[in-house]
Amino acid sequence: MILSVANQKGGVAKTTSTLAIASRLKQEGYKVLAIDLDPQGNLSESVDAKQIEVPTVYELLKEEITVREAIQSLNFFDIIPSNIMLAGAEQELSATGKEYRLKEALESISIEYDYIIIDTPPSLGILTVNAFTASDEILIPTTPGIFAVNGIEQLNNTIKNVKKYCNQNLKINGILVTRFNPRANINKSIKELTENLAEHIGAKVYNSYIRNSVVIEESQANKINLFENYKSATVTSDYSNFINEFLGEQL
Ligand SMILES: Nc1ncnc2c1ncn2[C@@H]1O[C@H](COP(=O)(O)OP(=O)(O)OP(=O)(O)O)[C@@H](O)[C@H]1O
Repeated sequence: MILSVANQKGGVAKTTSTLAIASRLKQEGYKVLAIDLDPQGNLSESVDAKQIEVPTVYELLKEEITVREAIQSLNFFDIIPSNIMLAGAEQELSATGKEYRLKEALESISIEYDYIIIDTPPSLGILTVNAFTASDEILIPTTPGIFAVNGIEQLNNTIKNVKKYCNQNLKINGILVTRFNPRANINKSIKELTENLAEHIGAKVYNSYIRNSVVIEESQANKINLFENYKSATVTSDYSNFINEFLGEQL
């Protein structure tokens, strides 16, 4: 399965969720490739991938290298890294067929992986469109309270356009509530609001949600795998529960 983790809102835990999902699926014995499609390169940094003077997703989208040249096999999982050069891709990718670059690049290797997980930037430009065109499904992480009507409609319009012109089989996998503070007493209404908005786009909200935890920043800064070194943290069990629910949906 090729899964995009997407939401044009910044800071909703797209990268954190991509990292956790890819790490956990690898630990469960699946063959996993992660793709960092965000010019900020946070996913690449969190797993200590090489980003300077190596082939990255930027050169791949420009068709200057083969996909195998871009893949780094790390302890965490295999990854195609990005760096800040990717910020130029929005302008540089202008030729016809620019939406299909990632899909075409992945064709020769997708059979070798059980899961390809794509971390997308906080925008709905050509990078996100490349991710959606290449994907089977989209997971939408959201933080409580910011899942506003116009945001979800913009995202849904992009999904609809990609379905119409580039990838008719694209599906929304679900919505994952992240950075949740269980102590806030507005939570019930947030869950209801999220579910109402999800209905708008025909998507479901996962029962599992991810709580706030200092362990997240700490593990990312130190490039440490949550599932190996923070096994007893609440946020690690939150992501484990989510993965169980995610895998259960596919049976
Ligand atoms: N469950 C959590 N608890 C505490 N902090 C978190 C949690 N999830 C994410 N964060 C922190 O929130 C910040 C934003 O997370 P992240 O980078 O994953 O979001 P993003 O949606 O990928 O952001 P961007 O839109 O900038 O790409 C990071 O500093 C991250 O460490």
